[in-house]
Amino acid sequence: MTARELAGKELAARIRADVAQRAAARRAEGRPARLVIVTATDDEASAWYVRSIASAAAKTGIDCDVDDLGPAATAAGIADRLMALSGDASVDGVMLQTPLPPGVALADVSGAIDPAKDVDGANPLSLGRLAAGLPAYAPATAAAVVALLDEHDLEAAGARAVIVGRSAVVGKPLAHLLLDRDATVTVCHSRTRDLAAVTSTADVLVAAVGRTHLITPAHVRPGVVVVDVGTNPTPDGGLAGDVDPAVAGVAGALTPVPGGVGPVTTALLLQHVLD
Ligand SMILES: NC(=O)C1=CN([C@@H]2O[C@H](COP(=O)(O)OP(=O)(O)OC[C@H]3O[C@@H](n4cnc5c(N)ncnc54)[C@H](OP(=O)(O)O)[C@@H]3O)[C@@H](O)[C@H]2O)C=CC1
Ligand SMILES: Nc1nc(=O)c2c([nH]1)NC[C@@H]1CN(c3ccc(C(=O)N[C@@H](CCC(=O)O)C(=O)O)cc3)C=[N+]21
Repeated sequence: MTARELAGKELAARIRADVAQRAAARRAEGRPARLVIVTATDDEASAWYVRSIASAAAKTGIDCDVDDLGPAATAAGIADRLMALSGDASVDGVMLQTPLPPGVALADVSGAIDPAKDVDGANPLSLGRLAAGLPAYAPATAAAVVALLDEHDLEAAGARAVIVGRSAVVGKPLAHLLLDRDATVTVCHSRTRDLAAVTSTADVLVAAVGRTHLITPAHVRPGVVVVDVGTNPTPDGGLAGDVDPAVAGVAGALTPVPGGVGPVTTALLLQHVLD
């Protein structure tokens, strides 16, 4: 069996077309949409994402600035910058890249992002509202996973969903989004005992770990829908997912890396800026 490929590029293109229309209207009003990305890391996956946002923003007519504080930035320095951008009337969206410098936790600084400009759902208030079922910006990656399932007519209701990874950027918010879709949700992490036994129960398996090819055929049951969020830089300058390509021989459907979750994430982030 070869898994059906759950591509994200067409969906991403459709989202970007809608964004471009709305961005043009804003520009015609003389107040172009503007996103500022704050980064404080040398992480390569983050650099990939920042380049991909900047290029998609340019193509869709959103002004995008990157505010690089460097990997030695402090929590106070990062929070001050987020607060200043939150108070800047020319800025529609503020996003803070992870990872952060050693010793700085996302929750220590993300409260400084105005929830109204929190386009990547980082403020604990945004995550809390999501958990409570109130309107909030979901982190673009978590939203992208659900959008990809919808795009390919894959039903979450009643399904056993297993998420590997519990970060505030992917695993935790995604658990809430899938619960809202009536999935039965299990979240795994580095302390999970016998990971393969848990992941083998999944109808829908989401890998958001950041370890190349961690999920092997031994982790999945035949026919499972696998969403690979991982974007791990390879020595030759490419990107590898968290899912071993051999899983395609067992799974019923699988997202490619690149070309799966990534482009949809970028498109939804820009959509949040216009929203
Ligand atoms: N395609 C896209 O749009 C996006 C891709 N990414 C990519 O997704 C990956 C994950 O990102 P992010 O959530 O930010 O990463 P984090 O490093 O913040 O979180 C990783 C999670 O994986 C868990 N984990 C680590 N090792 C294992 C293991 N051996 N078995 C089970 N669980 C493990 C950690 O557990 P613990 O909590 O116990 O430490 C943690 O919960 C990265 O490759 C990142 O680049 C991220 C966002 C968007
Ligand atoms: N606060 C925060 N939110 C994030 O969502 C976040 C983050 N920090 N830190 C870094 C990781 C990594 N990440 C990627 C998203 C898209 C691609 C992407 O679009 N990849 C393309 C390939 C790249 C390209 O072709 O430009 C693809 O998969 O097809 C990659 C990586 C988001 N992250």
